[in-house]
Amino acid sequence: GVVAPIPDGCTTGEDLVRRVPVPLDARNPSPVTGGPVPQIPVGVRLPVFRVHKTYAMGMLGRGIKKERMDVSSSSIGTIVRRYIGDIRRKPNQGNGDFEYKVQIFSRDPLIIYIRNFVSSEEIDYLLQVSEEKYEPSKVYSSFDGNLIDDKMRVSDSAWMDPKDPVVRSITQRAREFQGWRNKNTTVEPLLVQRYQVDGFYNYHFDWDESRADGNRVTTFMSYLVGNCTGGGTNFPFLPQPSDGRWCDVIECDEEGRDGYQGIIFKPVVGSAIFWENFHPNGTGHTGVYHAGLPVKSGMKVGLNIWSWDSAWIKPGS
Ligand SMILES: O=C(O)CCC(=O)C(=O)O
Ligand SMILES: [Fe+2]
Repeated sequence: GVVAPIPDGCTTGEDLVRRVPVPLDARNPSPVTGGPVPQIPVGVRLPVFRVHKTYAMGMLGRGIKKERMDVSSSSIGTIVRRYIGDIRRKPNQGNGDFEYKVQIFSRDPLIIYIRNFVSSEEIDYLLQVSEEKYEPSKVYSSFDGNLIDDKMRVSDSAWMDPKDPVVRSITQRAREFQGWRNKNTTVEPLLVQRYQVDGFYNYHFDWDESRADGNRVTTFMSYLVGNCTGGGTNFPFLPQPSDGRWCDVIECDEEGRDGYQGIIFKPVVGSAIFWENFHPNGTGHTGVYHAGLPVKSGMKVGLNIWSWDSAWIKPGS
């Protein structure tokens, strides 16, 4: 993504006094610079999120919840394996027959709305393996390498193991969905992102403007947990669709839109929004500028499925 400059006065205080609602302001976003960066009062540090234990328990499902509470780590392994086994026996895993439903949301940029892209069994499983892996999210910077930038993004990230059978199955589904594109395009390791109250991801593109070759060409933004207020995915430059039937998955009323412009996709569990990051001629599409809006209450967990084309070349270079 596009990395916002870090303002002077970046906070270093050790103790968090209180959570600060971050004023993510979409009212005047700019597609060129990465948009206005919310200012966080000097001297206040955003929280480091802690794993919610009760939440972790729930993830294993009713059947094994009790076992998990008093078992040694070796038997946890058994439970997890058994759980994977259960998932793999489900008939719709690991092939193109998975029954998702697609609708074109926008032709230019190409945005496709996919319902039921991730099954509830897969969601339970991904959430459970993520619990062990979360760390504060980083924003990629071509200058400094990875860094934690709480003006840009506050969430916890968990990278999924590409060898995991459930992860492979979803990855394969994403490849097939895209018609396999070309032999230079690969699906990146899947990333689970957890946003708690005041978590957000500021306005950005998913591609890296500074690169001359190789780039992130497509994105699936899918939702694993969406029991939150706020937390929608906002595309400030997209026009409202004319048909009101979209209002089940986008914010249509004033309260839900909360003053933001453009489209706000609600975090509908199991759904994915797919989009192309570039025009066919290789230039970045400014229409897909987007943000994960601040979660106001509850929690949102997203699953990012990005595809990387190593043959992409910056036009004119
Ligand atoms: O969480 C969201 O709604 C957006 C996340 C996002 O844009 C990203 O991870 O690149
Ligand atoms: Fe993004």
